[in-house]
Amino acid sequence: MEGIALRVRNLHKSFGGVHAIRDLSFDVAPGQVVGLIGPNGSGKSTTVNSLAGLFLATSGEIILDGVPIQTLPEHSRVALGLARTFQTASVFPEFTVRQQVRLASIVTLKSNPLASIFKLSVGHGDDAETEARIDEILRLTDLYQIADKLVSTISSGEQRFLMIATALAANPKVVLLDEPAAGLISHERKTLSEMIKKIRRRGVAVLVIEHHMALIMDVCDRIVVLNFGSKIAEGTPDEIRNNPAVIDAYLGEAI
Ligand SMILES: Nc1ncnc2c1ncn2[C@@H]1O[C@H](COP(=O)(O)OP(=O)(O)OP(=O)(O)O)[C@@H](O)[C@H]1O
Repeated sequence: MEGIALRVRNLHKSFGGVHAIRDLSFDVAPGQVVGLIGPNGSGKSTTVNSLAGLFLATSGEIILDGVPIQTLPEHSRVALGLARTFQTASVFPEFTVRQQVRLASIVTLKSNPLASIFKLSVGHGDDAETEARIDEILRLTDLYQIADKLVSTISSGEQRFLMIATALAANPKVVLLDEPAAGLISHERKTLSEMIKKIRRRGVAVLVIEHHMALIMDVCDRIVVLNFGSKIAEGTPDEIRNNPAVIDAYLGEAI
């Protein structure tokens, strides 16, 4: 178990008669970036949603830093160190960038996020240590220069980076990035690559779902490939790029 931030064992998720994930196992170590790729409908979102606790897996184990979490609700998984981003940017438009990151960092200090949201105002938690950590996250996510702008006025690319900053504010051991490059233009994708590498250098384990293959090949240490809910390959970017089954199922159309 030592050295594994996230261990997924024999995960299975059915929706009625649809087996969205079948017998999926993989590990992510601290400071490692693992990519999860596959064609549309192959089970990537279902995997992330099962890991994050949006719904419960049908069977299998999810072990976060040694702790089984597969039966826990979403907020308990966040409190234990699992944070995620969503495919669509979800932001508080009336907040500044800094306020949104601050709120996320305060809320995750509490075990019940809903109770925390209603009890805390945005101005709380402004001790020097919290502010220093927020500054660090804003720098890491390339948002420091626009920290005082209203979220409603920043670009869609900046909003996506804010989603990553919000996830990092939870101080996670594992972060799940759900299509972080969607809608980004070329120079923003380059910034995103650098951001993911910086997150890895901080010792966080990263699982990234992405259709943008250049980004995946650039940032990942290992890649897990799904097809029809099953893992068909796992390996380094070079191994995956040259795997005939992966080329046949996915990469033939993706690159
Ligand atoms: N809530 C649901 N109810 C019924 N079936 C579902 C549900 N969510 C997903 N599925 C099915 O599970 C399978 C996997 O879907 P999933 O969205 O996880 O794939 P994906 O790899 O994320 O696809 P995409 O790349 O298009 O986002 C598909 O057959 C999908 O139709």
